[in-house]
Amino acid sequence: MSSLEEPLGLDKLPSMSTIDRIQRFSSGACRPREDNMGMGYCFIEGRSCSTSNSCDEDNEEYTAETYPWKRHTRDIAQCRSFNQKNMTKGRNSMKFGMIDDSLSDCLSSPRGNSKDIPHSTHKFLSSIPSYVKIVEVGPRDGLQNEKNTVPTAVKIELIHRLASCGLSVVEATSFVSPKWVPQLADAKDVMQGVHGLEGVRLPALTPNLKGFDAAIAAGAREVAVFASASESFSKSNINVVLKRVLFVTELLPVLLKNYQFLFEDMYLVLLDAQWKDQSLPQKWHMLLKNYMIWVALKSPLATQLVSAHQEL
Ligand SMILES: CC(C)(COP(=O)([O-])OP(=O)([O-])OC[C@H]1O[C@@H](n2cnc3c(N)ncnc32)[C@H](O)[C@@H]1OP(=O)([O-])[O-])[C@@H](O)C(=O)NCCC(=O)NCCSC(=O)C[C@@](C)(O)CC(=O)[O-]
Repeated sequence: MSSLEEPLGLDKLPSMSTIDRIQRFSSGACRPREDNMGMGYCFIEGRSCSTSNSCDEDNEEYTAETYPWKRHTRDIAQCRSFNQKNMTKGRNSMKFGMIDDSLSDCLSSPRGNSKDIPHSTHKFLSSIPSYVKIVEVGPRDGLQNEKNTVPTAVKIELIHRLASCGLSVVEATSFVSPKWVPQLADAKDVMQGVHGLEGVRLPALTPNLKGFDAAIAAGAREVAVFASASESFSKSNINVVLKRVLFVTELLPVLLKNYQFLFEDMYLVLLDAQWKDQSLPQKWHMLLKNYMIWVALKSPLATQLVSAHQEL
């Protein structure tokens, strides 16, 4: 999260050349190419980057410490299942490596397993999930932390640009008290401004029923609800003691009865010692268990909701 020193304007959004540069150095560059739409990953060669978006072009020395996993891609390449394509931009060379179907063959074949791929690499690659859901929360979680309130038009433009990057879920805003989070006081306008944006899910965060109602009224088709298992965080965040943190139990009947609304995402905010809760794991389990029992007893959508939670 960053803190802007001055208000953002439309002119402050990244230009196409900036975006191009970011694409070259960020994980966005890892999107599968059209000619290879399988699960893929990439690496950037010939540069040392301290972060994904910050590369020192004058210091292009690759070190294994910077990208320890790069060696794995090389090992896989030996198995001839790894397509590499060079893209030369100036003096920097970017290589895209895509794991295609033949990699699975390689991994599952005795040859690939025992000879060409070291055991640790094989184990690592086998444990990679086949599906990763990315929820971009910048317009909500990012902007709520900005010192200066970002203009509504800029937020709307930001969401459009994030969607046009190919992100499929962008948390657009949250319907919270403007006294607590003045940066997102324009939630209704933002929601209406992105209404009709195709091909992207735009959940709105809702801390309570009032927020939920406002989100639906503003056209939200998906909400994100969250609960904390930590007493101190719950109190600081939504001013609710843990006993009442199952506000979702208030929310569910309304969701199910009035809106027939399925929500898939739920944030269970787990916090570490900084919030001074020693017995957090136990509380967390109780919270989840109670919630799931409640769901199982009351909800006709129990199966879907429980399975959504199991993915957490
Ligand atoms: C939850 C409340 C509203 C309770 O705030 P409260 O002051 O305890 O609520 P209240 O019921 O006493 O109401 C006080 C005033 O707020 C109004 N109010 C009440 N509810 C709403 C609402 N939904 N929208 C708009 N207004 C609302 C209500 O109408 C009333 O207005 P007044 O009568 O004084 O004029 C407050 O604590 C709040 O807004 N907190 C902000 C919570 C928040 O946004 N936290 C950040 C998100 S969580 C997070 O970032 C972590 C997460 C999820 O991202 C996970 C991660 O990143 O790891």
